[in-house]
Amino acid sequence: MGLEVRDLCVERGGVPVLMGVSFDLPPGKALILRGPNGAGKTTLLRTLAGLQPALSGAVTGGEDLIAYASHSDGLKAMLTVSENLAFWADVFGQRDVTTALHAFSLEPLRDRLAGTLSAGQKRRLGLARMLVTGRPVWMLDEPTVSLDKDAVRQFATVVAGHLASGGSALIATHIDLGLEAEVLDISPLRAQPDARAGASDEAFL
Ligand SMILES: Nc1ncnc2c1ncn2[C@@H]1O[C@H](COP(=O)(O)OP(=O)(O)OP(=O)(O)O)[C@@H](O)[C@H]1O
Repeated sequence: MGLEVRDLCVERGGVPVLMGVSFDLPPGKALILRGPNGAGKTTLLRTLAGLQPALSGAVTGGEDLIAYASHSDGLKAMLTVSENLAFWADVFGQRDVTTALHAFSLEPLRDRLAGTLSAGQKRRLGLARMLVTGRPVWMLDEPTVSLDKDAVRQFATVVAGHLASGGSALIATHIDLGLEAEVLDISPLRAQPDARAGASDEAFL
């Protein structure tokens, strides 16, 4: 069984952002989330990952199965690369960090404090974190930001391996990862701004 999303309405700051989001994400499949800046990709991923409630609709098959990589890498600056991975492995009841270190060529950096890494190195570590969660459904928000070409290829290889082992992935990205994946364009699902509530941008004011 995979993730099933039906007629989901998601919000930011109390203002609807997307309405009528429906899709299936079966095991072994990737879905690429597309839409212009501000369309609601992050909001949708955060909602599916359980970081914020939906306004309405149904999500089934995601309970405790989702691992989410946000824009921020979620690293502990004062822990080393290995210690960061060990920390997250422990949180998810896993042990092995060597596979994750290897997948993103992090072995030479294993004893470096995460806070001293470059932006691309931090991103590689943040993505390696997904491999120590043991969770099958990956949600990735702009995963390739700061990655060089080799690291993008490395990331695509890791995702392909994850899919081949029965995992699935929902990926918000503006670039072509070379993965065989369907595309979900959320542009037409943008909620109409409520004249009384204002546009979602105004929720900042
Ligand atoms: N913390 C917040 N409070 C209120 N509104 C927000 C907040 N964060 C984002 N928004 C608004 O919600 C809408 C959807 O934003 P979201 O970040 O989900 O878009 P996105 O598709 O991920 O954009 P991008 O491609 O720029 O990352 C936008 O109008 C945005 O301005």
